[in-house]
Amino acid sequence: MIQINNLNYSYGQEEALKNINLTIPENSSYAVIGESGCGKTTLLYTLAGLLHYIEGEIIINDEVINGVRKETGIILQDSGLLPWKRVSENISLGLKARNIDKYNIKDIVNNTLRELNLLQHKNKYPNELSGGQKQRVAIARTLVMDIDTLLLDEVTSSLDAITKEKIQDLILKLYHENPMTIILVTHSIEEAVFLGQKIIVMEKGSIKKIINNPYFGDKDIRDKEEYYILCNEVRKWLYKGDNDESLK
Ligand SMILES: Nc1ncnc2c1ncn2[C@@H]1O[C@H](COP(=O)(O)OP(=O)(O)OP(=O)(O)O)[C@@H](O)[C@H]1O
Repeated sequence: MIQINNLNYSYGQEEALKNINLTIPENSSYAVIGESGCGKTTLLYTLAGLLHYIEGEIIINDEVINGVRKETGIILQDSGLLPWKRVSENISLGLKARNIDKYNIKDIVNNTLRELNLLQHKNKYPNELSGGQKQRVAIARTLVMDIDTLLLDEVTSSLDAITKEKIQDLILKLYHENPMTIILVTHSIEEAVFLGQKIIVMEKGSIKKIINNPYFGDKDIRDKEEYYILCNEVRKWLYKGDNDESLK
């Protein structure tokens, strides 16, 4: 479980997060959406333990966060792969740093490559891969680390529409197969509704609304009308002000 208590964060004079309070149950998937500059990435980075001097408290599975936690994985928009390492080496890097036996590493890496349909690319360098393949490698690299919490920051935003949906499908499949808590920052309403059990709408550093998504987990939801109704609900909260009577 993730517990965020009275969280504030400022970059100098710039208040990026204002009194965030949130409880995220274990093995749930939350999407965070909101206009540019509203504090989504800052929230994700505080959860990752990447920002210091936070005000308030973040507790993940009974551990107060004051630095990077090894059971938390983070994937960013640009995949962050090391260009001079082959796919398999990029994936095994973190395992080596944990002094895991090299035969075990080979097995873990090969199994994960197979699971993510990447075996045929294992000897390639990142610049020989498409954007979607790079993100699959980034996901593989994080998954092998035996994490319980996965933070995703706009991981599909640079991909074309078809690849975007394939990566979203993959994330949902992995979530079903490997229970973990997912927090996903996105600019895409459709992605938030596909991958978020709850959709957190942020505005100016605060949580404006939490929308429940009863359809979460249905891989065919994009074909259904309810999906578009929920997308419109999220859209309304994104674009309309708190004072709008229609939203109360
Ligand atoms: N390193 C920094 N130094 C100073 N101010 C920053 C820094 N990073 C972010 N900010 C400011 O903090 C606020 C929140 O930024 P943040 O990146 O968290 O927003 P965001 O919602 O993720 O935006 P986007 O959707 O554009 O990525 C913004 O006003 C931004 O200008």
